[in-house]
Amino acid sequence: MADLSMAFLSLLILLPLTLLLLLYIIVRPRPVKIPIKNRHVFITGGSSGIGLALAHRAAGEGASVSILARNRKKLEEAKEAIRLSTGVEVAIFSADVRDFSAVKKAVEEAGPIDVLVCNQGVFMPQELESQDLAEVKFMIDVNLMGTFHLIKAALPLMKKDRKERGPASIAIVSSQAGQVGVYGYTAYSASKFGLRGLAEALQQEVITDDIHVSLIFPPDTETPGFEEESMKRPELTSIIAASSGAMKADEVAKRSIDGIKRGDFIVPCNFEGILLSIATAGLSPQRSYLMAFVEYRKVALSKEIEAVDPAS
Ligand SMILES: NC(=O)C1=CN([C@@H]2O[C@H](COP(=O)(O)OP(=O)(O)OC[C@H]3O[C@@H](n4cnc5c(N)ncnc54)[C@H](OP(=O)(O)O)[C@@H]3O)[C@@H](O)[C@H]2O)C=CC1
Ligand SMILES: CCCCCCCCCCCCCCCC(=O)[C@@H](N)CO
Repeated sequence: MADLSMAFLSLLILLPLTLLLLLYIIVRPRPVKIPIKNRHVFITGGSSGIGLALAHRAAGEGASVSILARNRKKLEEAKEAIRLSTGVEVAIFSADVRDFSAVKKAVEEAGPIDVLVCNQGVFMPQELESQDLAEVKFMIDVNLMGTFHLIKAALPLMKKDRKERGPASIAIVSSQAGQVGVYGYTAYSASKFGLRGLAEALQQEVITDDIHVSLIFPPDTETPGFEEESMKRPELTSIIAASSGAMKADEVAKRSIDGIKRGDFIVPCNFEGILLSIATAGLSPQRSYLMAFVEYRKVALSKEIEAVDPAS
């Protein structure tokens, strides 16, 4: 009888301890893996909101920064603002991410990239039934296809001389609406969920090149784009989104850059984002299958090497 209650007691203590330990293993801080200082950070949508905050922060940390967006005037203004606050001269590129040749030209002109941040995005919340298909396509084209264009254009140059240049990052700005589907965001959520599939598969492809993919999941964030959006957002969309609160663009930028530097695959920006990551199995499973995949690639690579040079 006493034995039984002892066993029960120790279970009562051990179980929470084990859970805490597990939680710690998942969320513990890891050492910096991908430095930003003195490296080339290329940020799309860098003329406004989250992208602009990212550019400020990266410049402030001593990176050499390039920003890309469509509107040249807004780019010039961003360049001037960053120069005033950090003294850093950012390079600006006017291009539409929907135009692959324009993206390729900008990326080649900018020179080899160490950290590519695909942040450009458009959002037009509306119930699918009343939303124009042209708007659906617009969101998919800018948010999803635009990111494909960027990565396709930048990857060859990013891989080049990677060993000498150190680890690189491809960061993709999704949204908490890319972790859970949200009322009023059928098209937008679809575009952001698409980025996750792209990111998970891409990470497996580029891991042996020491390129680390990060997926960033901000909640509502105070930006010019968001201000415009909130005026026409369905009420239910706003109510659901409000359950995760709203952040300042600079806070989101800080979380993002910290996540990028740690080489984290999943980068939540607030507490709700961490909960969502766990609820949608977005933290540990990726890591474990990724590890398996890395081992597989190592074996495959070593076999290739043996095939060429059996002595090694
Ligand atoms: N604000 C929020 O509540 C949240 C935002 N996000 C995501 O964060 C990212 C940034 O959002 P936010 O800062 O609010 O947006 P803003 O509307 O404030 O800024 C968007 C930026 O993207 C650029 N951009 C838009 N379309 C294109 C295009 N076709 N080609 C090139 N550049 C383009 C814009 O410049 P220009 O118009 O001159 O091209 C601008 O620099 C987006 O991906 C968004 O989905 C995620 C969660 C929450
Ligand atoms: C189990 C844990 C539950 C935690 C509660 C979280 C509830 C879901 C909140 C979804 C918020 C979606 C914000 C989209 C922001 C965005 O992308 C637009 N502003 C466009 O820019």
